[in-house]
Amino acid sequence: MGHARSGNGPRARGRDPRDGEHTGSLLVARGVSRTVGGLRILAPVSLEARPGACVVLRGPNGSGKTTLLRLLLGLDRPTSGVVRIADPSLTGRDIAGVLGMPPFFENLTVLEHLLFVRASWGLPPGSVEPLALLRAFDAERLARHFPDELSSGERQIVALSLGLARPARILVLDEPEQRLDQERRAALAGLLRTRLAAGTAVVMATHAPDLADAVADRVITLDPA
Ligand SMILES: Nc1ncnc2c1ncn2[C@@H]1O[C@H](COP(=O)(O)OP(=O)(O)OP(=O)(O)O)[C@@H](O)[C@H]1O
Repeated sequence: MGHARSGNGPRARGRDPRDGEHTGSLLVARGVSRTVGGLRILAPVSLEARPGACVVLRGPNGSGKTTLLRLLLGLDRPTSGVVRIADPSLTGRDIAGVLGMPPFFENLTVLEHLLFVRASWGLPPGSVEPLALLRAFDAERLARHFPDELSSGERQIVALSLGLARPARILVLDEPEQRLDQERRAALAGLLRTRLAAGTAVVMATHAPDLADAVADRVITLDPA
């Protein structure tokens, strides 16, 4: 029977997940599991998303990391256990997820995608420099390109930039390192550390030890269910 192992990451602040109910948790998952068609695809696991803290999910292919992230985002329902908002001021719009590729508009450039996100979130002009995220990935030149002109790694940079361009109190990321080279993974770690320092909670599934080591406060290792 599978289970989840939990450990503190390099930036551990040493709190138990059960003590967070009254210490400012934003989102709490308690004993959540998922069974589909009689097959258990996620063994029970608990975690909390706290402001300024990063929970990293590790585990082999098929151990249920994406399944758990989908439960946190409310895209699926747990078979057992509960996901609940622990901070009453939190709404669905405060949670941003980057799970796979977003749907791109084929007739909009990358810059127009970034401006579209900014406009759709009602951010006043100048509050977010639309090219800053691309620049952080050393990819500013992508701004004028259309999505179908990009390599798979460049598309991943744009997907992450779009996800990070909007305000969020919780960021949920599924293997954001996919197709990124070592330099871009380091850039991503830097961007996430900035968001963490600003108080955003991060929950991230990853297979990249360098990324996990750079940002994890807590590491939960999922075993196949
Ligand atoms: N809708 C579904 N119906 C049936 N099985 C599913 C469904 N979604 C996921 N699974 C199965 O659940 C298991 C966990 O999948 P999940 O995508 O959560 O794993 P993961 O840990 O994210 O894997 P990876 O590291 O490969 O991305 C896998 O065996 C997968 O085939």
